[in-house]
Amino acid sequence: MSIFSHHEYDQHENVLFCHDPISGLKAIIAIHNTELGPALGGCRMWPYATDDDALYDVLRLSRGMTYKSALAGLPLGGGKSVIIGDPRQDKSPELFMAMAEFINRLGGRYITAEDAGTSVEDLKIMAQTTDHVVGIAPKKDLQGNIKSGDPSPMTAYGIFVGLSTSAKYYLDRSDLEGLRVAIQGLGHVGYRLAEHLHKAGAKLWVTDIQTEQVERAQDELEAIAVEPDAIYSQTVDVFAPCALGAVLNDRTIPLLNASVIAGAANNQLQDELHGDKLRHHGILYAPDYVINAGGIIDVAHERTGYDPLQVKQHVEGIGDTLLEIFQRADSEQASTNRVANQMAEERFRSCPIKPHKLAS
Ligand SMILES: NC(=O)C1=CN([C@@H]2O[C@H](COP(=O)(O)OP(=O)(O)OC[C@H]3O[C@@H](n4cnc5c(N)ncnc54)[C@H](O)[C@@H]3O)[C@@H](O)[C@H]2O)C=CC1
Ligand SMILES: O=C(O)CCC(=O)C(=O)O
Repeated sequence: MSIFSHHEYDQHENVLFCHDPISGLKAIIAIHNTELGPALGGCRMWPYATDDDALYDVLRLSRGMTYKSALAGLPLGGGKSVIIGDPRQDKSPELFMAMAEFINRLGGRYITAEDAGTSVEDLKIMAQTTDHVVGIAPKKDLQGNIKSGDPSPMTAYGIFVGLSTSAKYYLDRSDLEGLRVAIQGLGHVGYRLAEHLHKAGAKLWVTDIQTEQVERAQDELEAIAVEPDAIYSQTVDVFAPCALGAVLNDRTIPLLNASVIAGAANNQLQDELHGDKLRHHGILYAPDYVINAGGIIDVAHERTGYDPLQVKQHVEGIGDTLLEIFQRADSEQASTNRVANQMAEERFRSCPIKPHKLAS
């Protein structure tokens, strides 16, 4: 395993390998860039086949957070962590407390939150050991009801806003009535997105590797269930990847029968080149880290005083950012991912890493 010459290294500031033999914790924390602020990003738990797979994932995820926070206008840098393990059987309080100890050692340079495979309950266990956790504090919604600190509802709302903007821009749709959407992954975000879409009159095709959620969507949302690998080839208007990354690749792009890609998953493109391929296929891609910024916006507001109306308005700004990217991509004849990257880099690379930051 190499780090400095790793294909995904991209000048990461820190990569911390964490091992606690007592709890069995094996984890990696990656801090990509703290130019705009401390690195905030969720903690994923996944049964990676190899340590290399875990490293590849965490480097890509943490880099994505730098770009996400920059384009969402947040004073935050990018970082992420992964725990190597099966979330269905390897969780224990000791494991999460050990993870929290490692987060403490970074002295606030990395702040964690929920991601695929972890839940608010897991984060609450970490919060017994470290202050550097967000997304767990109860907060009020617009009706004054106290809700859990889970950022997923705001992520799902942001995807809904961004998907609506994309459908308006590319398909000339003023509403979502009858819009055909295929959703891959019905977890914390995917299921809530499905609920928003159903309420707006969209027709849903859904898949998950866990069948309970698929059955629930069939019962509650009149969704049509499809096998995991069949989701790519459904004839729909929008494909919404809401599971894991690298699902837009050489194998899947030729299978797609959708006009728009708008979903929650981080790192949907296996490579930047796949964004170009989507463009050549006439498919509009809503860059993942732009459309899925609702969660980071939600937890970032928690740090400075949570006003539900302000959060909602900030999340709705995702639509305006996407519109700017789509228009710039069209006028520059460029793919949307490359335009988004350029816009984000203009923000966080405005000044090089300052020497005092490395010393602190
Ligand atoms: N939770 C949040 O607020 C945010 C989540 N994201 C990203 O959105 C994605 C989903 O996150 P969550 O909903 O929180 O995770 P989750 O773990 O609750 O849900 C993921 C779902 O995808 C399913 N899945 C995994 N592999 C699959 C496959 N090959 N085919 C079909 N389904 C599959 C899982 O069974 C699970 O139900 C992740 O990529 C995450 O990084 C991004 C921004 C914020
Ligand atoms: O939504 C969260 O849990 C925090 C932000 C994050 O990790 C993400 O946007 O991927």
